[in-house]
Amino acid sequence: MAAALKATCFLQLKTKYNLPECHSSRSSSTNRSFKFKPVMANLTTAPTVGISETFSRLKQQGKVAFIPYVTAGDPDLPTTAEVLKILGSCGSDIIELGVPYSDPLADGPVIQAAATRSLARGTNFDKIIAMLKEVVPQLSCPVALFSYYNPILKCGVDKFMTTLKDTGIHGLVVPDVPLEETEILRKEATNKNIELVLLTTPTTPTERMKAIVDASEGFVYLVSSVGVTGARASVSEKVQSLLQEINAATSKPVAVGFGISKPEHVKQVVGWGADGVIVGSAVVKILGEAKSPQEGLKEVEKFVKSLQSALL
Ligand SMILES: O=P(O)(O)OC[C@@H](O)[C@@H](O)c1c[nH]c2ccccc12
Repeated sequence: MAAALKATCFLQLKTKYNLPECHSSRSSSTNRSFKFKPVMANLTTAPTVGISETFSRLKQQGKVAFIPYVTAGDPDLPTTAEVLKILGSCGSDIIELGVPYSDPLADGPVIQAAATRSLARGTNFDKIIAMLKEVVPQLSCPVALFSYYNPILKCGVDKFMTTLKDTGIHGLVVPDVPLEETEILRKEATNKNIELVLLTTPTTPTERMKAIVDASEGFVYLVSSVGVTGARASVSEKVQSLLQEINAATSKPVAVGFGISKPEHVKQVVGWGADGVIVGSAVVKILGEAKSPQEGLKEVEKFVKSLQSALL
């Protein structure tokens, strides 16, 4: 029961930290202003293919989605722009891009450190959106933005979703929004054709899991293990039965995340019937430990290709 409570808390904890308004620009000495030439928000710049269509196409091809995650602005936004393009050109099927937050309660030390570095450099939502308006038209795969709930509430749900749509973002993952409070998010997301992905965990009660998968758009995010994000030595065997249970409850695609960091993890999760594999901390760690952004980009490309080889 304690684990279930913890897992429920994991997804339901809301934090009260304040963040600058969605459209305020944080001024700080470490602010590296990111010079983008102003571009008109071209509503037709996004890849025509959204998240659900991506999974449908992959299913027809008998393929599994490779979904990397990176934290925006770590080590800096120009590098994030480059890493998005590299991930896209390396054959990622969907890219999760994290908005750095001051209290990333669901993240382990690697992604927490990335968020801290990014915020210290002055990254904020406006700068991320400015970068994405340049980069998204160059990507061949959809982007799902990853944000904690508080910054969305500060910005205003309608304004936040409108900004995502105008930027050509297809999906949104909000790890700490409780199912009971997804109503407003889902309504605005649907209005703006943004696919709101919900998460289920190993200790989510079956009835609650069914409600989550019913409400989830794009795909269902199966968190492989209770706890926070972070590369693990192995992926819990429990994922196999969880996938069976979820697949019995829905025909929606299910992608597995948490701990996946080696080709053998990818093979295992694919063998258990996942429609997608999500890799975050292992990628973020490479970028965070690289001696230079260029080295980080090179190492990420090598690493991602090694994982993708396990998908073939
Ligand atoms: O880092 P991992 O263990 O590879 O897990 C993916 C994860 O990083 C990404 O999906 C994510 C980043 N922050 C999160 C917070 C909650 C749930 C998921 C996430």
